[in-house]
Parts: sequence; C-alpha cells; structure tokens
Amino acid sequence: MSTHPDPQPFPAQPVSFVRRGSRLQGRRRDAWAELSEGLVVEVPRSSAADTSVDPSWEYDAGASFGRDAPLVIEIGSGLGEAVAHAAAENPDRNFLALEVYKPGLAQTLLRIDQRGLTNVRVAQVNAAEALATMIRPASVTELWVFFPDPWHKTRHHKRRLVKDSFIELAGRVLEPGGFLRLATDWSDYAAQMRAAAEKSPLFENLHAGVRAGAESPLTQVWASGVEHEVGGTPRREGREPAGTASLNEGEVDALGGWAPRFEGRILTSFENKAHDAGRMIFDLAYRRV
Ligand SMILES: C[S@@+](CC[C@H](N)C(=O)[O-])C[C@H]1O[C@@H](n2cnc3c(N)ncnc32)[C@H](O)[C@@H]1O
Repeated sequence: MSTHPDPQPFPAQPVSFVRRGSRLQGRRRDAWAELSEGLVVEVPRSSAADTSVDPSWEYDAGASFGRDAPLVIEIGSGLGEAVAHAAAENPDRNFLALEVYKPGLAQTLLRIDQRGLTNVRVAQVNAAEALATMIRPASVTELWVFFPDPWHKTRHHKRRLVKDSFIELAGRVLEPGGFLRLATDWSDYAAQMRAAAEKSPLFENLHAGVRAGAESPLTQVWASGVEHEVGGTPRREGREPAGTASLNEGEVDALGGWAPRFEGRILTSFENKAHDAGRMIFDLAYRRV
C-alpha cells in the first residue's frame, strides 16, 4: 500500500481547516509556557506552516509516553474535552491529540494538568500529513474523528477531512483489528463518510446493515428536513447549512450501518450545540481488517 495516497504534495492540497489566530492569551499563554514541555510533541516542520510535518520524521510513541500501551489518536480534538475525559477513564491507554488550533491545544494542556493526567500528548499538526508519515504504520489501536468541520458549500466539500484518501491513511496507521470511530451532526457529511469507508477493503463496518430504512437517522433527517431549521436560529453569513431534505425528500436509507452513540465520547460543546439545534448525531464505527 502506498504510504502517501494523494499524488499532490501536502501544501498543494486543500486543507480541512482555516488558519485561525494562534496567539495565546492569559491562562492559555501561561499554560503553553509552563506545561508544554513533555506534553506537546515537538514536530519537525517541512515548511513555514506551523501545522506541517517533515515527512522524514516518525513519532516514537513509546519514547514520548515512556511506556508501551495501546495508542488512541483523536483528530481535531478542539478544546480537549473528549480526549481528557477518555484519558482519565482509560489510564492503561496512551492518547495523542492532533489539532491545528493552538489555543485549543493550550486549553487541552490545562485540562491535562487539572486532572493530573500522564497519558495524553498533543501535537499541533495537520492530521492528514501526520497520518501519512509521522505516525508509524499499524501503530494505532483506535482513531477518532468527532464533529470535523462540515464545509457545507459544495465547492468546499474537497476540504472535508474524512474522504477516500483519509480512509486510506486511517488504514495505514491502524493496527489490524483497530477501530476507526467517526461522528458528525450533518447528514450529507455522514453519508460521505460512510460511502468512503464502505468502499474501502481495509475496513469492515461493526454495525453493517443496522438502523436501515425507517430506523436510519439519515431517513429521519430526509423526512424531517430538520437541518434546514438549525434550531430556528438565524443563519450566520457564510455558515448556512446545505440542507439535504430538499435533495432527498421521500428517500429511504436502505444501507444503514450506523453505530450506537460511542459511549466513550463525552458530550462536547460542539455536540451540545447540535442537540440544541435539533440535529441528529451520526456515529460510525469500523474495524481495520
Ligand atoms: C468542529 S471542531 C470539533 C472539535 C471537537 N472534536 C469536538 O467535538 O468538540 C473541528 C476541529 O478540527 C480541527 N481540525 C480541522 N482540520 C484539521 C486537521 N487537518 N488536522 C487537525 N485538526 C484539524 C479544527 O481546528 C477544529 O478544532
């Protein structure tokens, strides 16, 4: 298998994130200064971008954590709510949070410190680059992507993180029998994630055929059009959802394959916003064959 499924070099590919300010202030600045040593992975860079990865460098998880233990990677860890919770619940596992947003990582450091966790490391990297070269093949027990940026506009769909090339990268880093867990609150992204994973020979759906037809959250969204409403709140400029109801009204999702809510995931502020807006949550779980 190719270790680099996309023919273009990384800087030339559309990335799944917007460069937000990485200036730290207040407690987060202090946290970075005081806590980053030993917790923030020092990643050699391949370009000026502070999220790039030198493709010749590999992360040595055993050395980084000072022990060998099953490695769980969360991509797009945001403010660190999920990874800190999961690490506290699973002291026998090592957790690596990959995030491009430095203030989010600083907040994660604060959480790690508050809970006295020794089994979390964080890295400021473009996860797609990290999975292609930095993370060793077959070295990861679980890979999580919860509520990735939805990139609603059709012309932006190429920026979505979870697509065919990402599934191949996930297959590269996961050990045989390892799990890929995905969650989103947007139906068309959920359908895209499922399509990408289902066609890959590297993965099998842990819940194949489950919640199909009327039971499928996709069918329910298509029937209700709830995504159009966005909880009745005004749409913010440039952020309006591309509703799917009008495209799929009356259709039934015959495929299913939706996982139950992953019990290892704490309710983050992102998921709460989706619940408040009345949106469905789509969970998917795959095993690396
Ligand atoms: C919508 S937020 C969700 C955060 C968190 N998972 C949650 O559920 O609260 C998506 C996050 O993914 C991060 N992100 C987007 N593309 C990324 C990439 N290529 N590598 C690492 N992080 C990325 C963004 O900076 C953002 O913090």
